[in-house]
Amino acid sequence: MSTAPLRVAMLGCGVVGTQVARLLTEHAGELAARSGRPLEIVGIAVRRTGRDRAATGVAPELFTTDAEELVTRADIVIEVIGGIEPARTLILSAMAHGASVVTANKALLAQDGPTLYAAADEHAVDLYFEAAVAGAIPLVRPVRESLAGDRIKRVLGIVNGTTNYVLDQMDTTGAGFAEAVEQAQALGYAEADPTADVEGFDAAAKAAILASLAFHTRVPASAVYREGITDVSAADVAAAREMGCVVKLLAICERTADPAGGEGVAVRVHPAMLPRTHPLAGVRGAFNAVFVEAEAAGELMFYGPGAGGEPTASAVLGDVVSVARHRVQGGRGPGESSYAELSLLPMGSTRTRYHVSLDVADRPGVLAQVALVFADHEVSIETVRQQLTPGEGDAPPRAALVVVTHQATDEALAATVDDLAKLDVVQAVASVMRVEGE
Ligand SMILES: NC(=O)c1ccc[n+]([C@@H]2O[C@H](COP(=O)([O-])OP(=O)(O)OC[C@H]3O[C@@H](n4cnc5c(N)ncnc54)[C@H](O)[C@@H]3O)[C@@H](O)[C@H]2O)c1
Ligand SMILES: N[C@@H](CCO)C(=O)O
Ligand code: NA
Repeated sequence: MSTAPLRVAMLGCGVVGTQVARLLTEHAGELAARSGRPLEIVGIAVRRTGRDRAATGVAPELFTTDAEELVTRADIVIEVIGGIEPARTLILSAMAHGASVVTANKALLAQDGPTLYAAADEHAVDLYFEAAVAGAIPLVRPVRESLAGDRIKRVLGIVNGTTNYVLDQMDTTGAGFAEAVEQAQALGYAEADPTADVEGFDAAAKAAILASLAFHTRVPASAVYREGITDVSAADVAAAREMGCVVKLLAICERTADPAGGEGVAVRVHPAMLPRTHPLAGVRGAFNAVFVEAEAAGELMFYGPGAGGEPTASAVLGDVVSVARHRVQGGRGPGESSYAELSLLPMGSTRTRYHVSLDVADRPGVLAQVALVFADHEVSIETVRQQLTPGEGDAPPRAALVVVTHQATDEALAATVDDLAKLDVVQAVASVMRVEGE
């Protein structure tokens, strides 16, 4: 058996890449022992050479701006550039030249995963991506391999650290959204442009990947219902607190009945109220946690650091050792599994509970009118609470009516809210938020 080193090429040397290179260098002996052959970095593609990259421990002459050439001479390519292009073209070229690929790129996998899987099959190489979902937390491998013999019913979790940090700050300090984002940026949790995180794109990409693996069905990011946290106000967080809840940005992937009597898949990312007693409510700061419910296994919970250079590098290196072992011993890791082809259900048919807060006039008959609108749409009310706030100056007192519903479809709830807004006695629909976790 050959003892020649396996050639490892890296694409990108940013937050994650720097730590991958450092750990590959510092732990070279152990990684060689675990892989069966030494792993030799043959090049790291960067946008600009000449910068101080001493933190990687990699010789300066190994940095190159010619990524296209680099991927033609490697056994393993690690892609940590991010984004769609040039990552996609480079991965496809690497595979065409016979390299197995390890990537952390959730955006690309969620948009074009099937193309990458097909190329991996065509060229008989591996495609591994543990770091793409929930950073260091082992989640892709458990869902793709450990639970391959079970039937997953639901995946529910917090898969974005930035938004969890922001919502946690809002809950613990009473800060508004903008203030909490500024704090997150100052501490390096949120990027200068936080759009991908706060608008839920990052979580939606991860949800798409998890749902595809869990339900053996292609779920592109475009099929994920997505609402970010930009409209979550300090008042929403306070209202949640009054109900004994916290607000979390949840990713929910469910196997449910489809209208034709078969099975479908519903995948959504949105802020939701969660009882403080729920295990996910205790996930603080930038941590991630994901529940997986499977028929035979029951409930499993995965918890840990979902981001950060070093934790994410841990997941990348685990994949590198796996694909290296295949190179040494033969065999391949799992390919795409999309045989189930379950239908992708629209958000309108999803059933959950809702917290609806209305500013209403304080006079006889208001509650009855409001209750009638819910009844008209067959949305059943679980609790109603009225709170009176004295008006300022000569203004009349304001009444806030807080309605929590039993489970209803999103469609029925949306129609209810539309009709509530048309009532004379309703001055404003102050907020609508889903309630999960029961
Ligand atoms: N940072 C995290 O916590 C984290 C966690 C999980 C997954 N990821 C994923 O890991 C990947 C990398 O993330 P990051 O945080 O290290 O990003 P980053 O922006 O710090 O690093 C990306 C690097 O790639 C370089 N780059 C861009 N285009 C290039 C090109 N054509 N050739 C060579 N280099 C190029 C950039 O200059 C940058 O240094 C992304 O897919 C991201 O989604 C990151
Ligand atoms: N931006 C992501 C980390 C990378 O997945 C987060 O905040 O969780
Ligand atoms: Na992971």
